[in-house]
Amino acid sequence: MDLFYLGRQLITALPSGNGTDVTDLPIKLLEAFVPGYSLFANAAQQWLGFDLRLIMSCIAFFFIAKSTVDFVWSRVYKTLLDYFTSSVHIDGRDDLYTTVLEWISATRPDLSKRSLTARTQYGNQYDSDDEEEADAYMLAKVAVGDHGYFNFSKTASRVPPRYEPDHGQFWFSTPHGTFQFKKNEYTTRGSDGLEHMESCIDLSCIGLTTNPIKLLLNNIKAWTVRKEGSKTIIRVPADERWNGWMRSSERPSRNLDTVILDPEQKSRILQDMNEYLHPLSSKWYASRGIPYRRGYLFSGPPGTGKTSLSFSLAGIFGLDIHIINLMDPSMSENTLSKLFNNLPKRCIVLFEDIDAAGIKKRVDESDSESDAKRAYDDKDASKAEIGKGKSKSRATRRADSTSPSPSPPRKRHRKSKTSTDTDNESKISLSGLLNVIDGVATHEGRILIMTTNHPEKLDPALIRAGRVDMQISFSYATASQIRSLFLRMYAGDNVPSVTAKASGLKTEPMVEVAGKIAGSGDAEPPLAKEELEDLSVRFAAELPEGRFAPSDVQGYLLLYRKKPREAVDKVGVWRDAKLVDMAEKEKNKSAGKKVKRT
Ligand SMILES: Nc1ncnc2c1ncn2[C@@H]1O[C@H](COP(=O)(O)OP(=O)(O)OP(=O)(O)O)[C@@H](O)[C@H]1O
Repeated sequence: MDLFYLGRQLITALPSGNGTDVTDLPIKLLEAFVPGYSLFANAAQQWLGFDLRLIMSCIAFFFIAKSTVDFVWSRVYKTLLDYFTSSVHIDGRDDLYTTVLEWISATRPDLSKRSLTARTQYGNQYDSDDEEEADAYMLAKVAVGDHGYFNFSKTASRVPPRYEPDHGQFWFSTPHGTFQFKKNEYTTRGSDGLEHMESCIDLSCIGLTTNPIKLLLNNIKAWTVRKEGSKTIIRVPADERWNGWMRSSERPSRNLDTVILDPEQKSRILQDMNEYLHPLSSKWYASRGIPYRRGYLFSGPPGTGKTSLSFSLAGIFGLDIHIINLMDPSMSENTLSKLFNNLPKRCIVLFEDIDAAGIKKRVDESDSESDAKRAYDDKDASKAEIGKGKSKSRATRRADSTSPSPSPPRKRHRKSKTSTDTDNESKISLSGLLNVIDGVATHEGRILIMTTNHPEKLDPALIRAGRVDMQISFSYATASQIRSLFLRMYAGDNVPSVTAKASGLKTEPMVEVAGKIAGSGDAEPPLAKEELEDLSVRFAAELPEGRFAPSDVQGYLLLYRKKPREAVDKVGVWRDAKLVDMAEKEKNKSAGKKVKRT
């Protein structure tokens, strides 16, 4: 821009004897900024009889006045906020951050914000505790696809997005006061050298104390607890940078009655945990110099209820479950230690299939180990291979697809034990794991649950008293467990026969489709209590004790979810086929072992 020209225009715009006055100022300025403006203004004046000067003067005045007011107000506002408000900062990585956003979007939909963040809500609107609502849903046929079966995407697409305030600020009032919500975004450079976008929330209130905000946050927490009342939260390690935990998913708390176990075992563990979690317990432990930690080992064949019991206990005691996959390639001793240090005060940490976690042996173990022990290690290594796949699928199964970028499976080559390459093992050594579990600097207050299919393969150091305080053995189903599983499946069945209710609906509900798959007809008429008891006894009598895992029995019963009589009638055929299959597998396994030995 020609500054000399602009200066000249300004000077000539000043009051002078040649008839120019200050009203010419904007015009002259405009001429300076928009060359040719005066030509345009003169033309408008000549042909339209329209004087642009006045309008331009008003607009210029308006903008100058507005900018001045904005500037002064922002200064005053900032000073007021600085001196007369109190605030609480909430980090974007804290659970509270999500909680506050959820609360705002759920309870303050009236907030007329012009900038919102939309989040997909996963789930199925059909998942409802309300029977009538579910029926209405069926009747409206919104959940049924063209083929006549339930169509999940039809229901999922009806779950509206959740809207949260985007960055920016606004005031809102609650019965506890008036608050300012402010969401900020900023970039930080992580240890990986990359820039990451972070966000945070600042809640402020008028006054010189943060008490109203604390009260508000307490209420928000209480709101979340009410909302999630009967849910168990599952957490998995967050991305490495944070060295903390992230919420992976939640599932309805499992009623302990649905885990069929020896009642004495159940009450033993319930009592033990209850005592441990008692508010006075930590003092009791401290006064006796005993570390305040508790460990449990659940052992038994696959599908016998180890994980189910862990989740059920978490639900009963209202604890979150923190799942650690020791076979995760990104899991190092350092990360594991950080994860333990970042555990909440009371929680359950779950190590699944600890025998298959490929834990390296302790460095202090001598080289002169017995051959038997070496053979054990070799077997262990091959188990690690299996366990890797197993724990991988488990991590995915348990922790839901929302977990952070799942690590790619590692390639593994079988090497002799003399090889220095320990690629086939977890990066965590036994001594490292022991240190994390009960080292001097280790977190107190947690409950550690380890599950295993092969307790005999565990290093005695890992399960010594103090690290594992109680062992619970799970076994293949006994006759009474089989009966209980049958009763659990059919007693108090509250899944309504939707076909009957939803007359006019051409399609069958999924429960009946399952029956069709099993080669049977429509749902059976309801059972009287006595008949149910009788069927359960007959069912249990058909199956040998200690041969089938409860998961097998449950899987079979699910095929006849609405047809208990048919389930009893056909169980003999299933049993024989299953036993033949098991014998076959056993034979192949022992043949494989013989080949290995030779
Ligand atoms: N004792 C049981 N009572 C009720 N249900 C059971 C029991 N055992 C297994 N199940 C059912 O079988 C399925 C698998 O159970 P779960 O995952 O708890 O077994 P697990 O012992 O942890 O198996 P794995 O060793 O393979 O992890 C679940 O759906 C569960 O409902």
